Amino acid sequence: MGEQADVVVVGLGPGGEHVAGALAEAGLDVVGVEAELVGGECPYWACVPSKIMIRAGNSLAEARRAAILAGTVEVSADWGRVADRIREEATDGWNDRAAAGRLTAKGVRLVRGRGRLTGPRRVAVGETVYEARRGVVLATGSRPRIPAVDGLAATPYWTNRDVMKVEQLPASLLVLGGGPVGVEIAQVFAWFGCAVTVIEGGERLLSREEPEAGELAAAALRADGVSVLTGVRAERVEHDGAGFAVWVQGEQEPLRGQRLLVAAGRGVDLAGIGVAAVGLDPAARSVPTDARMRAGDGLWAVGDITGVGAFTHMATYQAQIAVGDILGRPGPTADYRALPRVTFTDPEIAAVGLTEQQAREQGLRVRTSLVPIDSSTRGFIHGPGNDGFVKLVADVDRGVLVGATSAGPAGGEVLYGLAVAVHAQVPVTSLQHMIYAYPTFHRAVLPALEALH
Ligand SMILES: Cc1cc2nc3c(=O)[nH]c(=O)nc-3n(C[C@H](O)[C@H](O)[C@H](O)COP(=O)(O)OP(=O)(O)OC[C@H]3O[C@@H](n4cnc5c(N)ncnc54)[C@H](O)[C@@H]3O)c2cc1C
Ligand SMILES: NC(=O)c1ccc[n+]([C@@H]2O[C@H](COP(=O)([O-])OP(=O)(O)OC[C@H]3O[C@@H](n4cnc5c(N)ncnc54)[C@H](O)[C@@H]3O)[C@@H](O)[C@H]2O)c1
Repeated sequence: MGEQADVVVVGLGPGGEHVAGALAEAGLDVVGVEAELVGGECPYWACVPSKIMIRAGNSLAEARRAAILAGTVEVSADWGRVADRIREEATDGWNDRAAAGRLTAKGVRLVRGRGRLTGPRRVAVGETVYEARRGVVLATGSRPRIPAVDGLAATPYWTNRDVMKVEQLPASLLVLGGGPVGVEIAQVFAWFGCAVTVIEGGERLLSREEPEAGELAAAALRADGVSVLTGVRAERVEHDGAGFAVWVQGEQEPLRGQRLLVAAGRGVDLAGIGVAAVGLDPAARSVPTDARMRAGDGLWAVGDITGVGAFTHMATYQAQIAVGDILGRPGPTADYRALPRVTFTDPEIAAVGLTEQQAREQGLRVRTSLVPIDSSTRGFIHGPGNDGFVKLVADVDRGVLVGATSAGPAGGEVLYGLAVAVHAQVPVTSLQHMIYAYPTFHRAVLPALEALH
């Protein structure tokens, strides 16, 4: 059986949903293929439910600080409120009728099923083959990477899929991996009274960020009662029906927990989507694209599958560029110099552009500065919860910032100005002569700029 379309979009997470909707609104005949829920990982099992948990946890953390700043506060944490909000308000019970309705209202032909490339501009879903006159957009996202730890595969471990559906918190949780998923969940579960241990194989948490960011995250988690183990790799896992035992290198006694969350990174299944049929390597870790998101003749890729930063804002940014290219509209091509990242721990740890090490590895002449938030007026006023810093990475020869980290209360919001500076290559001298409102958290950027000299 064969059908025709202008464009077939495979996978309708944030990237594919944006491409399909925009192309249909521009008048193209678009088939959107989705194997699970329209919206993908972000609204159902990732960004949105995790940030709902964190919002609830933040209110608990602040209530505890109110006891120092304002008087007696009595709060008894109730995870049921969080689970209800995720189920009822955020995910509609993990039902995508609203998102699917929005997409079909734009004119997208929604096809439920698993798409597979069978040749250039051709996608099979079950028995039906769709011929795409203009081409195919791959937006199939990523899935949890399960490390090859002895015994792990046979145990009922959790991934982000399970953790977002938790109705009752376990008494204890082992977290394998100290990246953004691991640290965000570890902290919020600890706030609600769960005994959490993070096992990170690398030297520090949040290894893609500045070393100071990883150290800050570890200190914050420890202060909230999380046991943080770094430089420790899991070697063997067992489950005895009641709980997990994880043996780590060099230790006789295992770590124990009622549940185990695997948060060890993401991977893609290129063989499963049939990329060999269009001449791509099915064993590769991503689908490489050019700056217009082209992955081949009549083939585009957007989102996690491209391997350049697994974030929803990256998927939708790339989607905009792919849409422009498919419609033949002139416009800027993909530029990842000012990619922002925010890990929503307390304190929030946000960064843009290059770390100091990355800048040095690129051969830049680098100057850096670091200013603690508690040395600023606003940090002092804030009191408890004022941990954090602003770190700047400047390219001395061009006189611009190439990277920055803003960690602290509202660190993700403070990042915005720094992201503009890196993106637009605003001269450091110009940033130094701006007016910074007093007493804000972002005003800590000013002494950091001055310390660059
Ligand atoms: C716990 C967690 C928290 C996160 N928090 C944040 C955050 O706060 N901010 C942020 O920016 N990012 C966050 N992320 C990352 C973010 O979720 C992803 O970067 C984003 O969802 C990627 O979008 P995507 O369109 O590439 O793919 P996905 O969201 O993975 O969607 C891909 C879709 O393709 C479908 N699909 C796959 N294969 C096929 C096939 N063969 N045929 C048809 N359909 C298929 C899938 O069912 C899925 O619906 C988080 C991730 C996790 C795991
Ligand atoms: N706030 C956000 O924007 C946000 C939140 C969550 C996730 N994300 C996205 O999702 C992606 C995936 O997140 P993640 O935390 O799963 O992955 P990650 O790759 O960032 O971190 C995984 C960590 O697990 C460790 N690890 C791997 N195998 C191990 C083992 N056997 N023993 C001990 N440690 C091991 C790694 O050293 C690494 O530090 C992120 O890169 C990010 O792009 C974003």
